[in-house]
Amino acid sequence: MASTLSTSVPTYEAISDESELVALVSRVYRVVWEEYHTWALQNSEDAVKNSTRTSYTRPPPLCREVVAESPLQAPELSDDLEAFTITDFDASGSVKQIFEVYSRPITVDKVLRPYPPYESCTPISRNIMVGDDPDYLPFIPFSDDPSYDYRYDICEHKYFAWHVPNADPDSEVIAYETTRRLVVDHKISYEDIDETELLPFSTEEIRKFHRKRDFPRWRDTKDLASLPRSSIAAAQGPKEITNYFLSTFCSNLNCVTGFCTTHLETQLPSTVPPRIPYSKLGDIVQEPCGRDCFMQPILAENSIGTFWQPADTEFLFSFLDYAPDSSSCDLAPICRKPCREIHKQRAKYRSRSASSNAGAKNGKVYNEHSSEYTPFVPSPLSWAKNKEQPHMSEEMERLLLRQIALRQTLRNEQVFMLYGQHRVRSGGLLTVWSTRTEVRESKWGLGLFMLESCDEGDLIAEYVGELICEPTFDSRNAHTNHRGRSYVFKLNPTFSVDGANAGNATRYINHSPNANCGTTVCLVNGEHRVGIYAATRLEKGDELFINYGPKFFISSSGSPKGGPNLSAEAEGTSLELPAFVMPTYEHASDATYSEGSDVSMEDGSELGEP
Ligand SMILES: C[S@@+](CC[C@H](N)C(=O)[O-])C[C@H]1O[C@@H](n2cnc3c(N)ncnc32)[C@H](O)[C@@H]1O
Repeated sequence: MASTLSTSVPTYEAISDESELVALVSRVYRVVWEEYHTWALQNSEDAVKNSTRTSYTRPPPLCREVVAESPLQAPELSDDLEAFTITDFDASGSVKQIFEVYSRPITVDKVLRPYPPYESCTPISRNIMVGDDPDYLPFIPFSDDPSYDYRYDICEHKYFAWHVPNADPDSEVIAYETTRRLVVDHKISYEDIDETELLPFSTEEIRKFHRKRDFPRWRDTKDLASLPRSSIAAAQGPKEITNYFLSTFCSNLNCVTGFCTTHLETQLPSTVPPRIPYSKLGDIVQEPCGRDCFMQPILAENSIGTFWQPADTEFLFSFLDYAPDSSSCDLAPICRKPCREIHKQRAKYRSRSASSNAGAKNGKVYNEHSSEYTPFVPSPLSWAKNKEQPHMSEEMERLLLRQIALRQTLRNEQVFMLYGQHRVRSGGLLTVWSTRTEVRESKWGLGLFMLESCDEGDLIAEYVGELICEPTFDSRNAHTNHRGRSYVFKLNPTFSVDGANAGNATRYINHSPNANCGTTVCLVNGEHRVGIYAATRLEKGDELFINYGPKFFISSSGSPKGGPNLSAEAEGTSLELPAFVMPTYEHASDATYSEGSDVSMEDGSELGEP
């Protein structure tokens, strides 16, 4: 049995006898189980008791004076008056008074049409990875609409959601408290608890529960130590520790959130070779970070060094594997070492990389004399602003603008990045800036309208939804056809973005062959995202239109059924392919730039004439 040591977790006691360990875990589990259920029973009884009214006092009857003051009292009787009888009861329920109120009938000139039933969707700000819908049917779709034949859905699924045994939320509370007691009070390691296989979850899952949900306050937690955050053993190196955290936090730069549900296959960032030679590291420092900066001359008074443990060196080196071009000034506070020493140590890293090829991508190691190094330009902001710069290569311009964008993103400002003719407006790495719009009725059901003006090429918003695979796209077809509205954007032969169940306001953009917006699929940090751009200047109040592509509406054999206000004549008529695509867009790879750029895009020029 493992006896794991860590600075962040208690010292675990090794229980050599396995049956002793099993007995301990089951004993603690049983005690917690009983304590919790005793509390739960009492808590439920109290809740029922508190919600029962012990005595009932009848509220006072309607105030008679108000009625007496009514201007309609004792009117001049005429034919157009209607009379209502009001009976006033006293507290015991006997009739106190009966009187009449008169009212003139109200004539409504315009009949208000009830708004047709309309399904909303879960608002999301980024795509959700669904892949395929589950094998179970969560509910009967359109159950209040007898014209929908839900047998189709029953055939498409293997069983109903209510056939799946529900996870008991109480068991999470009990498992958490059992683990807490075993680790904190009995000093048992997570690995040992897992080995017994007595708890319904692994300790890794159990540790996540508390971050995912609130537990009922079933005991006084004031003086109780909570579960140690991590079981990473000190014996493991900094690389393992880094990888552990990187696997918990999504490493996709569009995301960087814990327990991400979009990028299901978390990829550890790959190590990269340095681009900046050691001798040129001074280029990236605009001013020395302090007295101990490697840029400062060595003074006798600060020549005493710190002691470097092997773990310190290892930590620095593993950091350099991922970010080899970081400045020594930036690394100093991270490694908690003087900048000058960091700089000296990275010379060792350089020679280690050169000899072992460690950290090199495609077996390439930086060669100080190769042409791969593009000198870094200090203060890129002022440099880029200087339009006179005669020799700014395209690559250089791209790098500079990216640098500016990243800096400004940190300052939370709006940023324009120029990529050839394309202009991408971004309010940050994580959220995409969008123009202000509103959803309201249009000729084709609801539509999206501008609340402010914008220029041609401006990003209006990102089209978001559930990322679904082809079979799910097919199985959702019956719903799409019945609803008469499709919210699917076909990304490539494998994936589509479906905004029917989850999405944002862009799902309301209608079709027109003379579209005033274009769509562009961007490959952003390895993820396809759909940007909607103005194809012409748009004014406040303009409705936005996309050209759904030639396959969306075909021939003239009836109109798409259902949907509000679809009695209006459709541009095309029957719905053959319920997904809209860029007219000439064939494959995702067509829509992306070459490798290396983290934001790439397709030329939006195939859009319909504005
Ligand atoms: C992405 S939704 C657009 C929002 C939709 N109008 C609504 O109310 O939710 C696409 C659906 O809108 C309708 N639609 C959009 N443009 C149309 C057009 N030009 N002619 C007929 N129907 C259109 C079709 O039902 C289509 O499947």
